[in-house]
Amino acid sequence: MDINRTKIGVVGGGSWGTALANLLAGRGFKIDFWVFEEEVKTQIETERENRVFLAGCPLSENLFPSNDLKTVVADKEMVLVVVPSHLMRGVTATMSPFLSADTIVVSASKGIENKTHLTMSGVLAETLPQIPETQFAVLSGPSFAREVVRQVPTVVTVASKNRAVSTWVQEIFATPFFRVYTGEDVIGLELGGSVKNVIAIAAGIIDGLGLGLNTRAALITRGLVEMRRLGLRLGANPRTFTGSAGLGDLVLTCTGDLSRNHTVGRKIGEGMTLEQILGEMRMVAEGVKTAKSVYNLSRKLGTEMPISHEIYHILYDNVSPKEALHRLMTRDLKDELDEE
Ligand SMILES: NC(=O)C1=CN([C@@H]2O[C@H](COP(=O)(O)OP(=O)(O)OC[C@H]3O[C@@H](n4cnc5c(N)ncnc54)[C@H](O)[C@@H]3O)[C@@H](O)[C@H]2O)C=CC1
Ligand SMILES: O=C(CO)COP(=O)(O)O
Repeated sequence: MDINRTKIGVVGGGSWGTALANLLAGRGFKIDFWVFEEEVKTQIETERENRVFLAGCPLSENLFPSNDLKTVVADKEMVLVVVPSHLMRGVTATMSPFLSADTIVVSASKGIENKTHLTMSGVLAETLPQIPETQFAVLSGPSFAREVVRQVPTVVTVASKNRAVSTWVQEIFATPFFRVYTGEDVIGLELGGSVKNVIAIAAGIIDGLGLGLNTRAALITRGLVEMRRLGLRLGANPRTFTGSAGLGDLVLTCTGDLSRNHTVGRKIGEGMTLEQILGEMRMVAEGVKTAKSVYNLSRKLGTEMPISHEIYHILYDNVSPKEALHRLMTRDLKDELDEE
């Protein structure tokens, strides 16, 4: 791979898109970078900072921000998309006519679409029909944007149905501080990264209620069971859920204050309403929307996901966190390994 010649576009100038674009730019790639807001484009051009979504982090000179999708995605070997999951369909449908059929498309977004219950690779398959699914890859794992920009040692996984694609993408991203594993389980990786956001809201609620470390450990343990159950039902490899995009990301966001999902949960536990919390946020907490998808999808499939269901009821049915917790703790007693 020739760093001077490999043409890469990054679509999405939120905190994660900016951190990943900056990582690649720091490796020497010249990155065409689509950002939605004009103010973000101007800030990056003139101040080398994205003050809206990643304030205080100096950015590489190799980042070329633009508000024009065509410029960013046309004639590229790789396009990385990192937009919030509910915007994925609209943004990728808009860029579709400009994308050539041999481009490798990587998604680093986490979430399950509300209407279709598709993960992001499923949305890409619908909006980019000219691109074979074997050219899609997904990147996921425990990785707060702010820590990646600080070059804190981080491990993630890139999965593609085509081993040659995941290996190529691995080489594109890997640095001594950003270690990338490959995998083939695209759906497992995406479900891990999506369900963990719902469980992270629950972890925040536990902290907001002032509960203890026993409760958090219980949540991580049983949250992992739910994630794995849904994954098994949808054809994922169960081993994926003890990997970086499963247990790894679950632990990170259930314990890390930097998590937006955790923060939303904490504020709910402290008594704020969802409307108040979202009204104050310009960033996305994917678990809020994913909770709806997980609730409806798991009911349709008949998959037991009691914690995720209670989070849905807290967010959308005005159930109090204390009542939800009581219901969880007083469910029918059962065998621990009685899972599938
Ligand atoms: N921030 C992080 O540390 C990590 C985030 N992710 C995932 O990356 C994805 C993107 O999230 P972030 O980069 O954190 O975003 P963010 O929450 O920092 O920013 C929101 C993004 O939405 C964009 N946006 C708002 N309205 C828009 C519109 N109408 N059309 C197009 N774009 C619009 C903004 O430009 C901005 O890029 C999410 O799925 C998230 O779960 C994954 C790993 C780490
Ligand atoms: O997915 C993330 C880290 O891996 C970021 O989590 P939050 O979206 O909750 O901040």
